[in-house]
Amino acid sequence: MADAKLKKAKVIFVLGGPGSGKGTQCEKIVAKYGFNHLSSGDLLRAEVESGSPRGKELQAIMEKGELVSLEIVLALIKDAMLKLVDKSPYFLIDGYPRELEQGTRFEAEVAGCHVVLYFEVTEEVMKQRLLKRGETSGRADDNEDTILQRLRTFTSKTEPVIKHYADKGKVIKVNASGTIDEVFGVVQQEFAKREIK
Ligand SMILES: Nc1nc2c(ncn2[C@@H]2O[C@H](COP(=O)(O)OP(=O)(O)O)[C@@H](O)[C@H]2O)c(=O)[nH]1
Ligand SMILES: Nc1ncnc2c1ncn2[C@@H]1O[C@H](COP(=O)(O)OP(=O)(O)O)[C@@H](O)[C@H]1O
Ligand SMILES: [Mg+2]
Repeated sequence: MADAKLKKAKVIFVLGGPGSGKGTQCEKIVAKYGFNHLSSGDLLRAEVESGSPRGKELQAIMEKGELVSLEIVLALIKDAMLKLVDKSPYFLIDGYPRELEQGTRFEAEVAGCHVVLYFEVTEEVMKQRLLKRGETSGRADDNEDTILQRLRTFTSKTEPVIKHYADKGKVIKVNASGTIDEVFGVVQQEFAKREIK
């Protein structure tokens, strides 16, 4: 169940397709605002790196560009949040929720959604950025076939999440096709409007 310590958490779900700029923009937000940043993908890759049997299962799913089990990713995020809650009440939860049930379970068991920060950019731009990132990232999922599957997964599973929160008036939609600094400029304007600081 929800942990009392997380009740005061102000959770910003950071969503967008693969290569939309979630990780890059979260780094800039952390540097300026000091918020906590948890990337579901990074937490999962750390589990893979650990060499655990569970890590091997996760790797196989991630290499196919599919979603790993809700229970695993929710537990990883909740545990990580508990370790950071005294640093800042704001949490950038990057790459989660990726399907509707993840959102409802998080809000029932961890904390409510303060706002969704959604980076919108065309599939072509996402694909080009990821192919370029793949040249240096060493990620098993930054290859053309897996990128295409991740894009399909985003469209089928995650876009409904964005609509769910947009229907509640909770989505900050940012056009993420400009330069990194242009996008971050818009993020700062949107945060100021909502007194997120
Ligand atoms: N031109 C441009 N490139 C970006 C921007 N944000 C991220 N990138 C690049 O696109 C790739 C994917 O960015 P990343 O933050 O990892 O996206 P994520 O997959 O959504 O976490 C990286 O190689 C970044 O350098 C942006 O706003 N403009
Ligand atoms: N919330 C989640 N639910 C299920 N699987 C996830 C989740 N977050 C990440 N993953 C898995 O990890 C992979 C990489 O995620 P991530 O690092 O967030 O990608 P990117 O930053 O490129 O959008 C996803 O393709 C998926 O396989
Ligand atoms: Mg990322």
